[in-house]
Amino acid sequence: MAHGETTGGFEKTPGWLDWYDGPATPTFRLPAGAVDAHCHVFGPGAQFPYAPERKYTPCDASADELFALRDQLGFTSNVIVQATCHGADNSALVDALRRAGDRARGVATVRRDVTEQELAELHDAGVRGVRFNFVKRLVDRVPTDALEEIVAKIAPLGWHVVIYFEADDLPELYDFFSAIPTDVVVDHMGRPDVTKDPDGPEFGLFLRFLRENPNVWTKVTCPERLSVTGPRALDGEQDAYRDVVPFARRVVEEFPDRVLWGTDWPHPNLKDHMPDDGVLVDGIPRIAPTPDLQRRLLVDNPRRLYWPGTSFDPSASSEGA
Ligand SMILES: O=C(O)/C=C(\CC(=O)C(=O)O)C(=O)O
Repeated sequence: MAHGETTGGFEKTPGWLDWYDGPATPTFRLPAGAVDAHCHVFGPGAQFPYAPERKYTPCDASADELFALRDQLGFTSNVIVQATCHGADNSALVDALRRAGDRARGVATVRRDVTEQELAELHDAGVRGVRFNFVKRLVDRVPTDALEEIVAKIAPLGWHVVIYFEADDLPELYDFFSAIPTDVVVDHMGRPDVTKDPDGPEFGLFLRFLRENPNVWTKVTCPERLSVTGPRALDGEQDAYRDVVPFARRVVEEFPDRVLWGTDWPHPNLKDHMPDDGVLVDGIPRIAPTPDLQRRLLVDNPRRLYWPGTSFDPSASSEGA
């Protein structure tokens, strides 16, 4: 399949930026067992059609392309997150998980009428969480009673809930989120406005949310979405998205055991540029400055959440696909 193609008769959303082809091999060497804990697969549309209710149509981004990126960047494993363009049809995700063997886990989207049998099948494929999306440009809001029903169904499986929202919406959703009894993982630090002060009230509310709820984790991801000043992760830039660094570093240093990192490949809905994933990896030591913080962020935390009860053996290099 050609890079940037959309198969199955689908047409990419106008202005869609395709993922960066031929990323740099990172200068920063990832620790053994590192997990890319936020990435997606899209289609291919001809095999796994995009959902009728989607708000955007991406270019295809197949499991094989994701695994090639994983290997080139030096990750051992992936956590593949269902994106809204596939709605609650998790078949592309499940196919990718099955092909990755033990090297991937997944986060699915399900509806309130999901059956125990369907959840058991998702679990068997490697799904360990559900995603609730509150970003208005991506989804129509699902009523909270439906979400509560879903939580009641997934909790017995030991799954967690991934929540995606924008900082403006946290005050309204704070109590609902705080009442979720399972582990909760926030996408992209709750999308702070990084032109504001990391010590100010907006990010302060997010930090309070983490302090008050020891079951809440966060991904310190997507500087390319949040940054206003850049510079962009392109052309080997070693100090990219420097306006986002104080936010991510604050979280990593205060909550070192509840943070995850991921590429967000293939970077849906970016409008102005597409980062080089190798250069994104090079930004990790600026938010997790010590080897200890790096190991927790990239290995220990994602493995505790997604591969509980198993310990990663760095000498066994031929794990899975
Ligand atoms: O890749 C991401 O994390 C973010 C997305 C897409 C998304 O989450 C989805 O479609 O489900 C975004 O902000 O457009």
